[in-house]
Amino acid sequence: MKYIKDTLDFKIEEPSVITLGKFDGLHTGHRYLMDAMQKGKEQGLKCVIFTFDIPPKAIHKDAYSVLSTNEEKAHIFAEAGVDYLVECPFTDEFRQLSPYAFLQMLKEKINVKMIVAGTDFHFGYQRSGTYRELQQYADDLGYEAVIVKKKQYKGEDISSTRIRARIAEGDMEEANYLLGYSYFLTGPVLHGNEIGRTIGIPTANQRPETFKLLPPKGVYAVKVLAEGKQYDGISNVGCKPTIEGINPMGVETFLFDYSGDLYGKDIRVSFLKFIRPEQKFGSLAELKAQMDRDILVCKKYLNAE
Ligand SMILES: Cc1cc2nc3c(=O)[nH]c(=O)nc-3n(C[C@H](O)[C@H](O)[C@H](O)COP(=O)(O)O)c2cc1C
Ligand SMILES: Nc1ncnc2c1ncn2[C@@H]1O[C@H](COP(=O)(O)OP(=O)(O)O)[C@@H](O)[C@H]1O
Repeated sequence: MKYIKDTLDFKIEEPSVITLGKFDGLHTGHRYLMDAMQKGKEQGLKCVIFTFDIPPKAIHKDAYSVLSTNEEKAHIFAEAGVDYLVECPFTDEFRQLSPYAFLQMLKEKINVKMIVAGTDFHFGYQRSGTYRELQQYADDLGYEAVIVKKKQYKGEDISSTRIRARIAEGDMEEANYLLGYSYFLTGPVLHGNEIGRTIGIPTANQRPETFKLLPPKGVYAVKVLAEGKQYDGISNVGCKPTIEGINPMGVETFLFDYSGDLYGKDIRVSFLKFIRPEQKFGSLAELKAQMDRDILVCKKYLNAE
């Protein structure tokens, strides 16, 4: 997959099928669109995702935490068979374009033959363009418009917002069902306090970006992709209040059946089930005793899966 980012100066000459949007999480609803894209691909078109760069939370007060960071998205899209991921800076120039001008601009940059969109798709100045305009301009601009209905679960649309709400509640089972895969965090392993090894439970520490949505503070049964292999494991999400000092929010994972050095390496931690909330213990010994019990609960859950 080619990843075009941070520039408006690009051209895709190959005939393409394109879809546009944020695609936060690339959930099962988005996969409907991907299936329609696949049809274009079978006709020999390149598969292009056009997305805007995520605005950092600090700048936009109404911005929310995201299911997938730009880097995580790149992996998810590559796995889904996307040929080009265009991540465009959301400039004023873009904001001002009328729906028609927006599509013209797309045609200039990408050899668009087919556009796939959901019924709730909006584009152009103040989101004034809808799937109807997309259909209306199709002949004029020389593309086929493929409109896909929203997928539902329990009578309601599947959406990134709905999935974010489930994760914020710690309901990983429903979130993962709606996503179509287990919610994950990817990032490098950092150095911690080196206490883990002294109690026989070393933990690979990650510090996610502040705008990455995390499930509630607590202990989770997880699967880990590390050094190209899959491991079962257990994670704590939080600030480890038992340990003196101010600890930043992080994710610490003990991989079962692993020994080695993960410092500096990227690992993918997928959250399967909430086990218990994070607690402040009176001593490290009490914490260690609880962690041993957590590991038993976690292994039982993962082995039964
Ligand atoms: C299964 C598990 C459960 C944990 N639960 C808690 C907890 O309830 N409270 C807490 O303060 N820290 C908790 N932690 C974090 C530990 O305090 C941390 O892993 C330990 O201090 C080692 O940290 P280090 O990697 O910086 O050496 C937990 C860690 C794991 C792996
Ligand atoms: N089974 C394992 N699970 C997690 N980390 C492990 C494991 N075995 C070895 N390690 C290594 O040990 C480190 C964690 O040890 P720990 O004493 O908790 O140190 P730190 O406080 O720096 O995280 C990890 O970053 C990783 O490199």
